[in-house]
Amino acid sequence: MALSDAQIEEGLARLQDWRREGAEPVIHRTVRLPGFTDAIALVDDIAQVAEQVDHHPDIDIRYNKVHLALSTHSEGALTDKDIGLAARIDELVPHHQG
Ligand SMILES: C[C@H](O)[C@H](O)[C@H]1CNC2=NC(N)=NC(=O)C2=N1
Repeated sequence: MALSDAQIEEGLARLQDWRREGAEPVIHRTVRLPGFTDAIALVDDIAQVAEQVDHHPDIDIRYNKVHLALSTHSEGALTDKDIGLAARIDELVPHHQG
């Protein structure tokens, strides 16, 4: 179910560096890693979690930076699935930052 703006703000406050830009129902985080293989390893971990929860981020890898975008495409909205997956990703990131 679509979250209200207030629920989204509450969710973002509990997350690490995730932002919503403009009116789009998308939250973003860019993670900087030591190098390219660390970026790939993080994305591999994220892929495992995404499959577990059947919710999949848009991912852009640029050398040592991973840009992640979360939205619930089926609803055209942000939902608990986005906040929940963002929290899972936040737990994975420190394991790859060297
Ligand atoms: C059938 C399957 O549950 C859907 O296609 C899921 C898969 N992963 C998804 N991921 C995201 N981010 N949004 C969706 O709406 C979505 N739908």
